Amino acid sequence: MKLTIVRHGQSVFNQSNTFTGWEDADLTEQGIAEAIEAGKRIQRHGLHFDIAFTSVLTRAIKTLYYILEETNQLWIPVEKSWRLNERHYGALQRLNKAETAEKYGQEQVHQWRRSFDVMPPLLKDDDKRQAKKERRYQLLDQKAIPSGENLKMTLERVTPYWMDTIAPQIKQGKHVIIAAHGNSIRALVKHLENLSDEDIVNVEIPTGVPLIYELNEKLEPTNKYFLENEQG
Ligand SMILES: O=C1c2ccccc2C(=O)c2c1cc(NS(=O)(=O)c1ccccc1O)c(O)c2O
Repeated sequence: MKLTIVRHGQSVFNQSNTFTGWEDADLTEQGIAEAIEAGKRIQRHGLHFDIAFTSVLTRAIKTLYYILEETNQLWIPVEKSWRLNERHYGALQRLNKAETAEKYGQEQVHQWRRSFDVMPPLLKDDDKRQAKKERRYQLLDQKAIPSGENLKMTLERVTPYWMDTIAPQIKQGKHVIIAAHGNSIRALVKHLENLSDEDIVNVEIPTGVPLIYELNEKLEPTNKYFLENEQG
């Protein structure tokens, strides 16, 4: 059984090296082009899907829809969940590289950068960046809405979604595509490949390149490859 995973293309915040997290940045023209190219590669590879999963953030949703349009599959069911959202970067959201270093110092940035369980500074309840205020998350248990996450917390809220919602669909024989974010995909890769906390911090997921896993009946990977650009 093949599983397709795609990290969304470049967003307007990526372009300015700004922490995005749960901020709802749109794709840039380049990000759209990456999504369309991913769709073309999937089409050339002859992959088809029965169901799609994505986050509730525009950049991942649009990446998925550009791929579904390119592969004439806009008709398939799509499930969106906050659990596939990017890691929540707390009060770092909307800060760029220079502002972060200036505000918190290079030493602190360096410590955060490769840590698994160190928290970023949290958003205060009255901060305008607080997700709790958005209609998008209104129906959720407000305690589940983070004001910042370490990588461990992101993994812990993505993995149950895989176990309870995505894996059963694959076991029923459905071909699945997941369009998500760097850290939510890391959670899936860590679980699928049974990687350690140390290993996963160093795994980088390229944007816009379809990652294909071939899974056995126990959903263990028997093969893994990226749909790179075919020459010619
Ligand atoms: O500061 C962080 C950081 C802080 C808190 C939690 C996680 C991270 C984190 O994961 C991270 C960071 C910086 C950089 N590189 S950077 O210092 O060049 C940088 C800083 C600010 C914005 C974007 C940048 O590219 C990274 O590549 C990261 O993966």
